[in-house]
Amino acid sequence: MTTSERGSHDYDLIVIGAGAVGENVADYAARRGARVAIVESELVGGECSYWACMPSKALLRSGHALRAARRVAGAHEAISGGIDASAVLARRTSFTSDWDDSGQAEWVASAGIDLIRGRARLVGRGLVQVGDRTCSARAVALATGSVPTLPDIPGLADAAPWGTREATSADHVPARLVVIGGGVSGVELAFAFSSLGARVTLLARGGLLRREEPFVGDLVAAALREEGVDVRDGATPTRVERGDDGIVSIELEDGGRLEAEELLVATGRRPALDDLGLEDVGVGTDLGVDDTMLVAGTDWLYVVGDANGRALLTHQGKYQARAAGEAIAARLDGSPVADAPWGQHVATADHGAVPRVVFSDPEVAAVGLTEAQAREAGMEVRAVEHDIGKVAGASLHADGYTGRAKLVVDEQRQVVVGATFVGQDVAELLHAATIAVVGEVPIDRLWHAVPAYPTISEVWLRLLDAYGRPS
Ligand SMILES: Cc1cc2nc3c(=O)[nH]c(=O)nc-3n(C[C@H](O)[C@H](O)[C@H](O)COP(=O)(O)OP(=O)(O)OC[C@H]3O[C@@H](n4cnc5c(N)ncnc54)[C@H](O)[C@@H]3O)c2cc1C
Ligand SMILES: NC(=O)c1ccc[n+]([C@@H]2O[C@H](COP(=O)([O-])OP(=O)(O)OC[C@H]3O[C@@H](n4cnc5c(N)ncnc54)[C@H](O)[C@@H]3O)[C@@H](O)[C@H]2O)c1
Repeated sequence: MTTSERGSHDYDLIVIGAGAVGENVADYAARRGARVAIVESELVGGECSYWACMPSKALLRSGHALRAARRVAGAHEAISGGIDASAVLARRTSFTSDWDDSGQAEWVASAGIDLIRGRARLVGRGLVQVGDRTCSARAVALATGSVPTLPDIPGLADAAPWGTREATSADHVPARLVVIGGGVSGVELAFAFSSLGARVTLLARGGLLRREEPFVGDLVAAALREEGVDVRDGATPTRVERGDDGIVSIELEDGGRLEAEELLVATGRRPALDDLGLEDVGVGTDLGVDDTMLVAGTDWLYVVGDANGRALLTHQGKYQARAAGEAIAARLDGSPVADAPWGQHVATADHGAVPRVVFSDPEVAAVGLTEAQAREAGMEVRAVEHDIGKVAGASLHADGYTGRAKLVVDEQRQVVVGATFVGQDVAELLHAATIAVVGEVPIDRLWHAVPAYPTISEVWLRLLDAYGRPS
């Protein structure tokens, strides 16, 4: 970058939103020599650190550990008490640094990035307004995240329902909790609050975790029910009201009625693109990005992470951020941009190699395409399944281990395009599958990837057996 190019702008890059994704865009561009500012209206670290991944996993972990010990004879007998909910809430709070972002703000400064506090808005090409200050930059990246959607159910908004923020930052465990939404957040938080002692009812309009393989929802629903959660498939709330006594009542389409101290709405999220001035810069909110996260029709505006709606996951957003941060820096200093598939500056994996984990018990770990998605994409596939409980490593891991694994194989290329594991502690199995999918490792080579004995990973051998060895 020449001094004259830099000179007419306050910054090379302004990132709007300092969640995990915005921090990474800023960091990767700054490391390549760009002068970067990042704007944040709430807490540096964003949703994941304070109201999503970290606190929700902290709320879940103690219950998982307790159940894991109960499943092993010898350890089971040593457990004499139940869960200590206040200790779990305190541990959760420590993971959010008590909702104090000074540590993350210090990191921003140490990375040589200017932090601007306030709500940002685009007021022209490369012009960002925060309060009464307007800064200019050669490129702008929006990493503004996503916001929850609220279904249009009469009375719902007035009943002050919990969203995922209120649930993950709760300072007490309600005696009864009704959850609307059978997606990832609904399932995880139903597990968490049930483990903490709440009587939980989960209303799943279209079943649980419907975007995954069909056996996933069945196994998770069975486990939730065993945990004491009342899982209602196909239940649709028609009216909600919170009485003067604070109790929320929920009327259901089938004429039923539920009461609870709290109602959690977890019915999905949409990109946070409102009030950013996108219309004023001629883009609008219905925008598309290429694989470097550059907005179509522009050469200066990028949208990264939840805000672009490609994959609402921290790890995938950070992956996009690494690609985009380096692509922005390369374009600014006139270096070549490696934008061919799987190049340094593109997020190719977004299209068919996204790893996902649901931290329920059993865990759900999946990568790539489900069998149905692969067929919809026009692939000729063959899928194989195996009962994880029959693997020696699993039976040692927990008495009565139940779980299921599935591989989806592209018959033409003889490579794995999707893998799903359901079972206790399967999350750590996922990266092997991700490598197989991203690396397009041929099935005949996978036979040479030997899982250690006796580990749960030996399920790979059984899956390969079920598929048959290509001759
Ligand atoms: C309950 C829950 C649990 C989850 N658990 C996991 C998990 O275990 N693993 C996982 O991978 N993903 C998980 N996710 C998803 C994950 O939280 C998101 O994918 C991730 O936070 C997206 O990061 P981001 O940086 O794109 O957005 P965010 O983290 O939302 O950050 C956006 C930031 O932009 C700021 N901002 C917005 N507009 C402006 C503006 N105009 N001016 C200035 N600042 C602005 C916001 O204040 C915010 O800090 C979970 C989500 C939820 C709801
Ligand atoms: N472990 C993780 O990685 C993790 C955990 C939580 C959330 N997340 C991310 O956050 C995103 C948002 O999570 P989420 O669970 O809110 O969304 P989701 O899209 O995963 O699930 C929303 C659920 O709500 C249901 N629903 C929608 N409208 C409804 C209505 N009117 N009435 C009843 N049910 C309705 C849907 O059928 C779906 O089952 C997810 O896409 C996921 O990527 C990730």
